[in-house]
Amino acid sequence: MKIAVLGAGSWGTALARLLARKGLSVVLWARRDNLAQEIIIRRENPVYLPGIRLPETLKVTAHMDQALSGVEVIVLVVPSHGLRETLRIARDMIPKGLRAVVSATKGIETETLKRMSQVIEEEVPDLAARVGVLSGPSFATEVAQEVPTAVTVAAHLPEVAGLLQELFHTPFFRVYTTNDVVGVELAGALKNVMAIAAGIAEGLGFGTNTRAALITRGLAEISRLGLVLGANPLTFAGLAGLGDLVLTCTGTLSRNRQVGLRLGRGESLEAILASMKMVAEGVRTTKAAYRLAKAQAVELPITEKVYEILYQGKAPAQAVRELLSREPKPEMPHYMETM
Ligand SMILES: NC(=O)C1=CN([C@@H]2O[C@H](COP(=O)(O)OP(=O)(O)OC[C@H]3O[C@@H](n4cnc5c(N)ncnc54)[C@H](O)[C@@H]3O)[C@@H](O)[C@H]2O)C=CC1
Ligand SMILES: O=C(CO)COP(=O)(O)O
Repeated sequence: MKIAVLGAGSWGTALARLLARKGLSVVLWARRDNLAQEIIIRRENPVYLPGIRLPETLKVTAHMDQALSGVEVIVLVVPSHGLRETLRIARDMIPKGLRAVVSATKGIETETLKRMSQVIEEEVPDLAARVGVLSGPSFATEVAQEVPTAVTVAAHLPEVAGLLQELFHTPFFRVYTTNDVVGVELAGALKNVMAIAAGIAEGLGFGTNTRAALITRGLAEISRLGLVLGANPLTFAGLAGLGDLVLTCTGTLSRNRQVGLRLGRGESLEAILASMKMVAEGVRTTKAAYRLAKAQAVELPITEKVYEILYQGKAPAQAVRELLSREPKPEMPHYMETM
């Protein structure tokens, strides 16, 4: 089976490596030709996944027609703000016999508030039934080092979920399935906002009590919004939910947590982003989540404070004071007490 991985950042490179190591025919598409050439020459992605040797069989190109020729599965791993543009470049070259398209991107489109699978369905309607989503706690570097990892694949059709499970599953990369596409996508995007919050708390010098509180109340927020948007609330207790939330709120490898840490220590967002080569999706997702919450009249206090810090110049310490001075509440909303 031939597979195209679109997006040669850390995650695209790690997934392409995993699939190529399984003996599959894989082409990795990079947006920039100079990056594609560097990867080919060095057998390594020196910018986004340094120090990881890539299999000789892995093909790399910046030409979309070459990447998509004869493929049966497409893996989309460009940052969320580039997904629509990438699909527009790709859509006329997608072979008729494509069996599945899977999004490994974690984000929500800021302007339309759409999830990645909705963007795919909108740009390439013919693929709607064959869309899947891969998410869960999985730092690219650790997957590339073959550290035991568990993720989940969501698809509306069981045959698509099954195909993708078989495709990605390895002895170190365990793939579960679910049909809750909405829940898996929202969980994967919204945990990045909480990772920024956890980083801010750490940057301000708070302790593990604070981190645990943010993870737990963050999960309550994610579940609250998810429920209103049609997700299965149990998804948020799974790999794409709690699993990825814990990973990114505690893991030193998280770029989103790193952004928060530096904000908490007093750096400006502009300076932080200017110094980063890689994407921290949570910065954009905070704006999308804030807008979604307003549109749906859902209360997301942590997200709101992260929004005010990122976009309204609020000092992190002031945001914490405001968060803590909210009126005391019951832990569970009344509608959950009966669940
Ligand atoms: N790195 C990780 O550990 C994981 C990342 N993800 C998700 O995967 C997605 C991609 O992230 P990474 O691979 O980490 O990114 P990265 O920051 O390592 O690299 C970004 C890549 O996207 C390319 N790019 C930037 N703007 C683009 C655009 N407008 N159109 C097309 N390509 C563009 C860059 O040239 C680069 O190749 C994100 O949504 C991220 O949240 C998911 C799981 C793990
Ligand atoms: O989503 C991730 C791991 O599951 C990666 O998180 P960061 O983008 O914060 O590094």
